[in-house]
Amino acid sequence: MADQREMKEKSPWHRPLIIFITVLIVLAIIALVTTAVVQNRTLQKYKYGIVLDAGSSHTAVYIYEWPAEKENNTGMVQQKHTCDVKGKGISSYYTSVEKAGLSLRDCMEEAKEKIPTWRHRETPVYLGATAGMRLLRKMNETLSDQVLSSVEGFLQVYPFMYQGARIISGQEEGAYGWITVNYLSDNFHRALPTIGALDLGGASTQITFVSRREVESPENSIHFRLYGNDYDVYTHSFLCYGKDQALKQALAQQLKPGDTQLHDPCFHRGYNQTKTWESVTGSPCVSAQGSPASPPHGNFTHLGTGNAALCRSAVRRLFNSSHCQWGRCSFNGVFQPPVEGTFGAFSAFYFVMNFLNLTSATLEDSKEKMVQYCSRPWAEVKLSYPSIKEKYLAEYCFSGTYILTLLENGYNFTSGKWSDINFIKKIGGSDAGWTLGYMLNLTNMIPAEAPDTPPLPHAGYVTIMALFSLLLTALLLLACKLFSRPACTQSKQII
Ligand SMILES: Nc1nc2c(ncn2[C@@H]2O[C@H](COP(=O)(O)OP(=O)(O)OP(=O)(O)O)[C@@H](O)[C@H]2O)c(=O)[nH]1
Ligand SMILES: [Ca+2]
Repeated sequence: MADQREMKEKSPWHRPLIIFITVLIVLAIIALVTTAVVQNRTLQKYKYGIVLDAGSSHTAVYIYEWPAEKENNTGMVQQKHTCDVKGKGISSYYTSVEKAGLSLRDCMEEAKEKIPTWRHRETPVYLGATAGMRLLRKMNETLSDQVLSSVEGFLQVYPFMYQGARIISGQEEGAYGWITVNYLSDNFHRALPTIGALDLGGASTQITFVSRREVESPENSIHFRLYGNDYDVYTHSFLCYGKDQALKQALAQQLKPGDTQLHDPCFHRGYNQTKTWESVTGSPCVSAQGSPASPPHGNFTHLGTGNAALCRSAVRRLFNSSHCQWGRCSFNGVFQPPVEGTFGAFSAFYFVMNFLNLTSATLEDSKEKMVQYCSRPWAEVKLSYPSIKEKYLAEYCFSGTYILTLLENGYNFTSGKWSDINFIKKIGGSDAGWTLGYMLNLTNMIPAEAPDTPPLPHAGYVTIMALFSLLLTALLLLACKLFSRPACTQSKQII
């Protein structure tokens, strides 16, 4: 009986204080777990943004997403989905402008499905048109306005927050591409050296990088203050030097008035296609260079001869180095400081170099491989790559030669600097291109000053608070046990 009473006295569960503390511990743990769960649930709430890249060759719709709570944190915006609009770029609809807007339907319907309905109203939509529309505007401003109105009218019908459709300038295109690749590489936030951006489209090409030297021409200079750091950026966009327009220039240069045949070293031996004069001379990039006198509706036969050395000479003639009013120029009298740092080369730079297996080759190896590739007969090339679109396949000899010449003779990437160029398509799941930078800028998601950040990341904060709470509770229990011993002994003595 006495033993039983003693056990009862020793058992802590009979002491109201200890029961009270135990209840408190359980409540504290429940509170901690609930807080962590609630916190995580808010983090899963995403916001969305849509950017339409209305390029010269085609339009692509990009959907971006980011955690609603972390808008200004760097690296938070990611590409959720892309959709390639069927058909050609919006500038090709100048003969039936109403079809320009309609062409976007499938991809915009897809966007409606991908983004939760309750977020539609607050999801911004931007359309940026590039070199194809710049060229159309040059030829006929009324038509380019009509094409823009057509896409605007169509996009406004959607439940998203329409933010405008416009032709972006070449400087913007270069600068936003540079912002994209550096944002995705987390270079701004960590104040790391930035990477330059090389973009090769169908109608224009952009080069953008930070230069320590003075940018002599104001139109090539942009200043950014991002996350508390200053960047002096050099950028230039060469209209008519995208790979489709460069090809037209090269053809026009080789065609002589009255020619019915063109023997082209940039196409494979055995290649034989009838083309219209109009497809070459109709481009403002060609008429501007003084188009060869031609029958307006005539045809010519485009025959390949597959000779890389002759192709290189023909392509080199597209770059004019005869005049430069600045300290140094790239080509056509455009100022450019010497290339500096590493570069990300994307869009057609990547498509072409990746196909030709040249993304990791040296400049010398690349030239050698082009000699071999261009000399392959067209019939053999077609047999070797049956799944590749014939238009792309036919042009790789020209495109590869054009890229090597543009980079080496145009921008002056010498053999020693060649390995500084990384041919890339994506960085961490998001495409390299101007669209992400455009949206980040227009939504003010990159602050000029570094936001005040708590010393600990959120997960670390929760973990440390939980650990200390448990430690404190354990200490309290220990203290209670220690201090309660004499009391227990005393009570025994009284009995
Ligand atoms: N080989 C190959 N070429 C491609 C592919 N996708 C696009 N191209 C071509 O690569 C070139 C550049 O494509 P984009 O970067 O989409 O050009 P764009 O944005 O329409 O043109 P810009 O308005 O000048 O920027 C064009 O000549 C396209 O026809 C591909 O998957 N493979
Ligand atoms: Ca483009």
